Amino acid sequence: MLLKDKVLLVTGGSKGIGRAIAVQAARQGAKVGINYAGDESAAESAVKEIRALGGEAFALRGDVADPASAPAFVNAAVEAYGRIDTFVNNAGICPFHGFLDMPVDVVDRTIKVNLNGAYYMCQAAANQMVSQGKKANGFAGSIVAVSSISALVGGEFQTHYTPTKAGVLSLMQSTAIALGKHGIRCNAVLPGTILTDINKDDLADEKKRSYMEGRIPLGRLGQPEDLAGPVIFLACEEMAGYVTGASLLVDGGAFVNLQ
Ligand SMILES: NC(=O)C1=CN([C@@H]2O[C@H](COP(=O)(O)OP(=O)(O)OC[C@H]3O[C@@H](n4cnc5c(N)ncnc54)[C@H](OP(=O)(O)O)[C@@H]3O)[C@@H](O)[C@H]2O)C=CC1
Ligand SMILES: C[C@H](O)[C@@H]1OC(=O)[C@H](O)[C@@H]1O
Repeated sequence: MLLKDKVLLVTGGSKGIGRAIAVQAARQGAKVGINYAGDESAAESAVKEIRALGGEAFALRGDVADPASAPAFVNAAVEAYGRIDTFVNNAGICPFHGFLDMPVDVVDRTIKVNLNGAYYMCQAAANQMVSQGKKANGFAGSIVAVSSISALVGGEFQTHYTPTKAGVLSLMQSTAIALGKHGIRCNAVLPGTILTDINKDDLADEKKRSYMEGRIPLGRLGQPEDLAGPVIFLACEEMAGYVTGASLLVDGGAFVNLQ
C-alpha cells in the first residue's frame, strides 16, 4: 500500500475526480478527509464507500471560496487524525458561458472558487505541515493540485475558467519553491476531458462529445479513476520523493494531438 497510515485531505472529494482520489487513497491505506460545498448526500455516500472498504473517512462541508473554510478543514483533520500528510486541492466549477456576454458574477465566482479557494486551502495545509516539522526522512508532506489541460490551451466557453487553471498550475510552481526547504513537495495534475457532473450538460451535445473523443489518441474520454493513480503517485514520498514543481498531463494524449 502506497499511503499506509498517511492522512490525505481532498477538497471537492464527494464526487467526480476528488471522490475517485479519496477512494483510491483509502485503498492505499490512507485516512481520508473530504471537503464538499453543498451536496451532503454525495459526501455521506463517499464516506460510506470508504468505510465499506475498511478505511477511515470524514466529510466536512465548506465553501472553498470562504477563507475560513480552509483552517476549518485542516483543523478537523488534525482533530480526527492528529496530522496531515497529503493535501489534494481539487474543488472547482466550470459554468460554461460565452465571452462577450459573460456575467460579472460568474467570472468572480469561478475565480474565487477555483483560484482563491486553492490559495487559501493550500496555505492552510502548508502551515499545518510546517508546524508538524520534517520527519526523519526529510519530508513534511505533499500538496497535489488538480489543474487542467486548460492551463495550457483555451476554450471558447471557458474564458473565465482557463485562467484559473493556469493560476493553479502557477501556484504549485511557486509553492514548490516556497515550501521545498520545509520538506513539502507541490505538484499539479492536468486532466483532459473527464466524464463528471462538471461537463454533463456540455457533453450532452453528441456532436461536441464525439469531436472531443476524436481528439484523443487513446480513443476515449477520461473517467475520474484515471486521475487517482497519478495523484497517489505524486503523493507517495517513496515513489515521487524527488518530484516537486512538476505537472503531469492525464489526458489520453489529447494535448499533443495537433494532427
Ligand atoms: N471533469 C473534467 O473534465 C476536468 C476537471 N478538472 C478539474 O477537476 C476538479 C474536479 O472536477 P470534477 O470532478 O470534474 O467536478 P464535479 O462537479 O464532479 O465535482 C466537483 C466537486 O467539487 C465540490 N465543490 C464545488 N464547488 C465547491 C466549493 N465552492 N467549495 C467546496 N467544494 C466545492 C463539489 O461539491 P458539491 O457537489 O457539494 O458542490 C464536488 O465534490 C475541478 O477543479 C475541475 O476544474 C480539470 C480538468 C478536466
Ligand atoms: C469541464 C470541462 O469539460 C473540462 O474542464 C477542463 O479543465 C478540461 O479542459 C475540460 O474542458
